Amino acid sequence: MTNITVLGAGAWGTAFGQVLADAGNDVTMWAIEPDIVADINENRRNSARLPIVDQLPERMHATGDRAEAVRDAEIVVVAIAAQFARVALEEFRGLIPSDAVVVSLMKGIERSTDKRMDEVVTEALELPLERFAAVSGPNLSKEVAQRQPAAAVAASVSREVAEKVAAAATNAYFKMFVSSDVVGVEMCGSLKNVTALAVGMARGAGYGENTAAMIQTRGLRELTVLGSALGAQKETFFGMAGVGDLITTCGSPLSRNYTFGANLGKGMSVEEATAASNGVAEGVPTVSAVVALGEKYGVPTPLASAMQHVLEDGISCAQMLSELFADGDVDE
Ligand SMILES: NC(=O)C1=CN([C@@H]2O[C@H](COP(=O)(O)OP(=O)(O)OC[C@H]3O[C@@H](n4cnc5c(N)ncnc54)[C@H](OP(=O)(O)O)[C@@H]3O)[C@@H](O)[C@H]2O)C=CC1
Ligand SMILES: O=C(CO)COP(=O)(O)O
Repeated sequence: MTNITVLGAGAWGTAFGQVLADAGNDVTMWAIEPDIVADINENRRNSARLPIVDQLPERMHATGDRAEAVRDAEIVVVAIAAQFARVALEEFRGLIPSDAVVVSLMKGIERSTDKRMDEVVTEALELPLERFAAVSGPNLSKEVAQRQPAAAVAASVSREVAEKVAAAATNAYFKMFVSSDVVGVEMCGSLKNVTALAVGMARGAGYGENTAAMIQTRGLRELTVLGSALGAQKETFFGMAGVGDLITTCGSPLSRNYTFGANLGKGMSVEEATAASNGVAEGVPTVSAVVALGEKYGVPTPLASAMQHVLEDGISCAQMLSELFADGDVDE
């Protein structure tokens, strides 16, 4: 049994908290909103963010007090919307025990700095990279919350830390693999959201399997080429965080990114799709960060560029697809 604190009681933070509690750990949820804290403690529910769960495990409780939340934590899990992670985590600097491991569940790139979440978390908390792990995989929160079998990967430069996180998060229905490729896992989690926006848009516009498969394949290529340029290992792209999450996110209306794209494809504006979104669609702010990273590393990012034109200039799905067609002839 491990004392684990989850920062952020959103849909995934709460579903992952349940995974951890089901694995036999004592789980403290930290939430900024008093109503969510009270709902978890008094009703064993998070009706605002994860209404599908009727009764959260007894081993989960919540607090809004930062120091109390992390005081006894052996593992601290961060599940905050990526664009707000830095500002939220800076408040925890100096509060987290010096031997605790910090895990990021977040899938996004910080827009103002073009930094991955491993960089944001370690900078904001002044944490050595050896105490950090990135967790990612095909994990739609509603399915995990229903205890459907699923898997993810924990990546850390320290094998001991990756194994500690994997052991703490593995239970009868959830399996956590390990990896040493933090950059690869981070890039997969962030870029698959951009692809899901585009696939969702094509679906919303009425296109079928061929179009979806084409976008998904080009998206996989883009994340592989850009990730490799940043130092990721190629094998990671074919694992849980890569192909696994791409299949899930690009194939399900349970994905906020897919749904956001689908709403654009049906004719909604970005503002309307944002208002309709049930939780954060990380791909939206991540698009421009991916384009910027591509420019920085000299790697073309045609899919992210086309989606940037969708989000910023309002081009149609047909125009987005013709931009993809215009990008090169090589399929290797
Ligand atoms: N949902 C899913 O299926 C999965 C999500 N992820 C990733 O996990 C991360 C969180 O996703 P998810 O929980 O689903 O998102 P939600 O939109 O459900 O929740 C976002 C969380 O971020 C918190 N938050 C936002 N701004 C701040 C802030 N300034 N200070 C403190 N907390 C803040 C929210 O708090 P509040 O509730 O008070 O607004 C909430 O707890 C994302 O990066 C996502 O990509 C990864 C795998 C699966
Ligand atoms: O990351 C996810 C599935 O693995 C969740 O996707 P969304 O953030 O698009 O809902």
